[in-house]
Amino acid sequence: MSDVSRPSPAQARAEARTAVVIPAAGRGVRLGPGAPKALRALNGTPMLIHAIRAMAASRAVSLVVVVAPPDGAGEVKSLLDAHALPERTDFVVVPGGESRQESVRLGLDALPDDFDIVLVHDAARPLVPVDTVDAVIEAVRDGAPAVVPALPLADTVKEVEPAPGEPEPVVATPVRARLRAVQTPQGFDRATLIRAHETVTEDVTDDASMVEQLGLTVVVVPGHEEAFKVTRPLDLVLAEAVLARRRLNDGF
Ligand SMILES: Nc1ccn([C@@H]2O[C@H](COP(=O)(O)OP(=O)(O)OP(=O)(O)O)[C@@H](O)[C@H]2O)c(=O)n1
Ligand SMILES: C[C@](O)(CO)[C@H](O)COP(=O)(O)O
Repeated sequence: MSDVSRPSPAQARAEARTAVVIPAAGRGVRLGPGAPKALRALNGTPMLIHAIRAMAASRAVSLVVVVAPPDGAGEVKSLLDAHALPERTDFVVVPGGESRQESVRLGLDALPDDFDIVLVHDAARPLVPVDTVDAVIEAVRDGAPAVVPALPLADTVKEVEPAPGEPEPVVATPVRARLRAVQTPQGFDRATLIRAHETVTEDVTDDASMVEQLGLTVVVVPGHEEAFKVTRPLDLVLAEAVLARRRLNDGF
């Protein structure tokens, strides 16, 4: 006999609570010497605070777990106390690990039981618009086990045979129209993401590829130009220009 009081899977997903894990424990070697990347300022405000505000701007997000540099959890807690953040969102800070993958896993370990949708968002993508965050959550609510925002590529991509210090031979040219540059936040059914992190042991560069390795389909939604990753010094210039344009458009 069916239990009429039990919600259907679709109802359960519609009511599922959403948490975000923000890996922010990287050093930012490619950005050059200085503080850990997430703590560096963009127009006077730490990159991490911009990234947290971008996530908490979604009304669906009720918990943000920040994964701080391994010896920087205290400093990150103080930063959160010192900046205005939405009151409807709770915040937890945990120390991170040696790799992004390890940092995300440490963030997942800190999640309370009552969150069934989890987003993973790089602190290094501080300017992602809220519509992109909401589109990712919506696609998980619609039943996808894993969702990535992504954009078509502007450049042609070549696969090479790496040969440090030598001219590298090209071995293939993938068809550009089939390629996408993947951003964050990436969204997941929580149980799927945890299984992926328990199963995949080799180093990967994003969480969705672990879900692919489980044999599940990862769905793409449109990404956004402003969700770019601050990786090299020129990206700081672009990020500050985007913030200046937003201030102008907002009229203050
Ligand atoms: N041990 C690590 C390494 C990276 N990250 C986070 O993963 C995201 C994406 O990583 P990336 O942009 O490569 O940051 P870094 O590792 O800091 O950069 P780099 O490789 O230049 O040192 C960032 O928000 C970064 O803080 C993390 O939480 N823990
Ligand atoms: C997760 C990611 O941002 C998707 O593009 C990217 O793979 C992170 O790579 P990084 O080398 O850790 O910056």
